[in-house]
Amino acid sequence: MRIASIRQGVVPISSAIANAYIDFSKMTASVVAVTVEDGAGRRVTGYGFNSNGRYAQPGLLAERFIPRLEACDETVLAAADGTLNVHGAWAAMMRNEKPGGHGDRSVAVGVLDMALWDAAAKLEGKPLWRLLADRYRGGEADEAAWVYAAGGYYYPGKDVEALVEEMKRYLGLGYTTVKMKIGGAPGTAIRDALKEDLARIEAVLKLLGGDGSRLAVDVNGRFGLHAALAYGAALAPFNLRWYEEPLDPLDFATHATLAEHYAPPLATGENLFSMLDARNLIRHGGLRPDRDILQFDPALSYGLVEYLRTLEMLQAHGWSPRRCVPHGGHQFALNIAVGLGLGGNESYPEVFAPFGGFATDTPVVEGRIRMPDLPGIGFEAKNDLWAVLKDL
Ligand SMILES: O=C([O-])CC(=O)C(=O)O
Ligand SMILES: [Mg+2]
Repeated sequence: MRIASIRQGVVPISSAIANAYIDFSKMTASVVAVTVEDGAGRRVTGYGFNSNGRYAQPGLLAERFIPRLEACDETVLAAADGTLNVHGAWAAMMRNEKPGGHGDRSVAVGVLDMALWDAAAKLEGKPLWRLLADRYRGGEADEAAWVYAAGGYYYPGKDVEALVEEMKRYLGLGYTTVKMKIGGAPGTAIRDALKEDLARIEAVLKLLGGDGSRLAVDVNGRFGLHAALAYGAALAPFNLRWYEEPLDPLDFATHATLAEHYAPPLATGENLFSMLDARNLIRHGGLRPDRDILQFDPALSYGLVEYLRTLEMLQAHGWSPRRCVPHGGHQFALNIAVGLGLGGNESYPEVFAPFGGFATDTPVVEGRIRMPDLPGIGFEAKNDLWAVLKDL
């Protein structure tokens, strides 16, 4: 087993959309292709990329993580049973990295980890979801994953009518649950921003037949405690699917205070990038294992090797993997959701193409999606993404 080649590129995923915290006018993603040759001389290429929200990491990849992976030999790469040892490669990539400070480094490693898992599954001739179910769940995979349509971004000139039209399109695609951005009215007093958001929320809820369990709202970490509580008090009667990232992702004590006052589900975690950060959230964030949602995104947080540690940590703290619904809307997390029995996965029907979205001919039916039976993560079956990856 050896690494035959590693190539990397940077791809724009810029657009005019904005959430309450950032706009995406300069957003980029790293893409990598890792070609692995097994003992029999058979070559497969695994692909990886980072999901939206963090920028491409060409420097970290070129200076540290690609050279360390290239230096791995047979003793590191071949597991005892002849499969590709992704855990060993991961440990080699993280050699001489101090603990703490998880951020852009976790993105660079996540990109390579994704490519290694794609290659590992291809070498075994299995879809990744099947490999994971066989290895970690006694062969039991879910038949389909629950997915929800994330959108409702701020966009120049976009009014409430356009927001409702967007949500209507998602329902037309087979989604039953949708998510929209809130808290983004810049420079507005909380009272006025809340009034504006309530009008937006009520318009979407009307489309959903008044069923709050079909709507999630996302603040992208914009609020302090005062705004989070004011919004929480106004949102609580709607019984929304969840109230997402109301606070700074690392401010655990304030999350705990909010959770004392807001009874319906909260969701957070997309900006926590390690098992240890996730554990601090679980220990100190006041979240409730019977209702709250954890959104750690394996593509941004050191990949699946670290995500497996996070799932183990959750189990030790009494949390079911069903409470996890990863951020990022990508096929990697969808494979993990189906293979390891998570609660579902995010989906971006209209934003972050070509990295957001699933295999081209897999429809969403009543809010659920099935997996294609294709070796690896399945990028080759997603036409727009494959058009980018195949040229690497
Ligand atoms: O707008 C973003 O940064 C993406 C996001 O929060 C989400 O998908 O939940
Ligand atoms: Mg979010």
